[in-house]
Amino acid sequence: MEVLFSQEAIAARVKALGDQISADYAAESDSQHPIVLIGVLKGAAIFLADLARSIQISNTFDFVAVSSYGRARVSSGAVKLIKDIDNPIEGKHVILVEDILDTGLTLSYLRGLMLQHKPASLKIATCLDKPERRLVPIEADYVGFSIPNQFVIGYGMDYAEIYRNIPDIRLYPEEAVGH
Ligand SMILES: O=P(O)(O)OC[C@H]1O[C@H](OP(=O)(O)OP(=O)(O)O)[C@H](O)[C@@H]1O
Ligand code: HPA
Ligand SMILES: [Mg+2]
Repeated sequence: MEVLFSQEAIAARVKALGDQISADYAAESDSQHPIVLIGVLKGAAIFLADLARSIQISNTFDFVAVSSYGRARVSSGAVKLIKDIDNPIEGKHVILVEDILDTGLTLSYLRGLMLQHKPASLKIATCLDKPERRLVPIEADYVGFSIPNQFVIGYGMDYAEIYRNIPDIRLYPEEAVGH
């Protein structure tokens, strides 16, 4: 499978995002007021692990889980919350962390849900953005890479739950779909 972004390219981009986030929130955070990263399981787990360590200011992390894609490559459009946050986020500076922003259905659902908790602020960080595929209007505040409408795997992203552990981001060949 063709490598789209190497491990090294991803690491450099994650470092840049961490630097940017650290600068943006420097005035807002200290050990008493850490920023909160909320990862969307399972895809975002690996990006979140790297991003949290590239952020030089105090941060905590939590996870939510939703279901929408299942084993299909195309979103069913219905997003359902399977696991909520463990700790309250009211009054906190929150960043939702995703591996990929595609149709936008997952993040627009989660953004609405998180806003109900009244965070001090809510932003979105995504490793990949596929703007061509958007079905609902939503943009990320921090984007690793913008990509065309191609299915990708690796760095947390799966095809039928496989390939999440591949350290770089690769194109999943169209002809392999269904195998
Ligand atoms: O913008 P969207 O069209 O909603 O697509 C993006 C979402 O789809 C994928 O997750 P998926 O639901 O497949 O679960 P996973 O994270 O466990 O792989 C991906 O990790 C994002 O969470
Ligand atoms: O390109 C993708 N790869 C893996 N999971 C995804 N979920 C939305 N788009 C993708
Ligand atoms: Mg996901």
